[in-house]
Amino acid sequence: MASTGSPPIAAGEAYEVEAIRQNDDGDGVASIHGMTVFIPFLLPGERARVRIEQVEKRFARARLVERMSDGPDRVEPRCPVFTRCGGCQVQHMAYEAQAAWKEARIRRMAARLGLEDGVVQPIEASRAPYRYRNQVQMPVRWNEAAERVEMGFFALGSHEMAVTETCLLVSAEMDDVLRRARWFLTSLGSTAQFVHHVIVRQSRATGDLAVVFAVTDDDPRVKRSVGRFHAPHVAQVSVTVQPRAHGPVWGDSIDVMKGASHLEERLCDLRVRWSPRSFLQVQADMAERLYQHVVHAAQVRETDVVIDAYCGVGVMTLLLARRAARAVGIEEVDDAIADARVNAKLNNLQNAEFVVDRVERWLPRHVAQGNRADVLVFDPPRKGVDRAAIEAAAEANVDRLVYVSCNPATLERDLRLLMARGFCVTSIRPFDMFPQTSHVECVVAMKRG
Ligand SMILES: C[S@@+](CC[C@H](N)C(=O)[O-])C[C@H]1O[C@@H](n2cnc3c(N)ncnc32)[C@H](O)[C@@H]1O
Repeated sequence: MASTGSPPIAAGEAYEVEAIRQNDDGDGVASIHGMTVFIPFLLPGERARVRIEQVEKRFARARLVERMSDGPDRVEPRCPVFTRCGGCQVQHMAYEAQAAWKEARIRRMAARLGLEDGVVQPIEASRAPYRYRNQVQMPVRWNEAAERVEMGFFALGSHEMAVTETCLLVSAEMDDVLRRARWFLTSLGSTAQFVHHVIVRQSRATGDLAVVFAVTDDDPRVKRSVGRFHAPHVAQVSVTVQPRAHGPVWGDSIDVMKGASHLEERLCDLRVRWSPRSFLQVQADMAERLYQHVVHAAQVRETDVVIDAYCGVGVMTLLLARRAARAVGIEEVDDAIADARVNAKLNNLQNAEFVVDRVERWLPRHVAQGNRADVLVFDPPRKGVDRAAIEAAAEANVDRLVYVSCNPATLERDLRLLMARGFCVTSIRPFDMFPQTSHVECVVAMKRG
């Protein structure tokens, strides 16, 4: 590398490279004049002509101009907007190779934490590499010149839309509804300019579909117009008003224009009510396998008190309550807690309680008051567990802790903190909840001492 400290390469330059490995986002990694260069959509062992696009102090990014060879794991991507849509990162990789790559990532994480290799169990691969999602959120825009509605997905970190009629990660029925929604909105003419997202969900158990239109305007005429949408198996149509087209999709309220306000799902023998703003795992089959593993990892005894932090609609809370003396689910979204309370009734479980609160506020208070908890489950969003909740877990007399994570980066940070506070990791099992993407879910079992 140049001794002046200036980078050895510059934006705009062209090079011929070979990818030597893959980073955690799925990009190929090559070395040019000693500098690490990330090249999206290039696999290890593949040679390509690339153009440098961005140079940072310690790495650079390049665009693939022409691939000159195919690596052993390369397959033809199935989606026409793959590489332009921000949803999938690794459709160009054979599914088995995707799963192995994700498992290897978790093994590297475990090694950095000083854990023995045997702690990481083989990844649970998905039975459905495509068409596995039960929910999708599609941005919508009105093309004034062409007088029609366009739908698609934004490229990663941008508001540039890759226009498409299809998403191969959702069921064929959901795909059909997305297409019909576009025709329908186009038929509304300029009223469609008020619609910025279409959200479609589907219950695996009943096949019913629910559609929500996110609109910028609270005008009842707009709501009535979009509320007239109908399509096969669509049991519900709702409208949410969110004035900002970019940013959060959901408004403060939801107006149900047709059908009920929720879908009914079935997971691990439980009847599960699922309202539009409540979180539900995106893949029902994988969610069931994950939940069964959590129950196994928690080793619940019938005298135990269990806390399920970040509980969503309470599926895990109820599964754990079945084996425990008591289970308490904590969740910040009130619709999800309303669903969780109904779910406890639907499944005749009287020893499950649900609280609407932020985990980082509720847990420290609960522990400070001297309340008992034998098992603690953390299933936080991508940003991981708040530091106050980690400290509370350390202070609590919790014996077993199960951490469910959808982001290995924050998982590693939080495991390091928990291990420094007296918890030891007994097993880590990766689950491929999100095939074709770089995301991976993990269940970590921990014990005190
Ligand atoms: C990954 S989901 C897990 C949900 C549930 N355990 C499941 O398996 O369906 C995370 C949940 O945490 C909730 N959440 C996010 N931040 C929170 C916080 N600070 N306190 C409480 N709940 C939170 C979200 O609304 C979401 O329902």
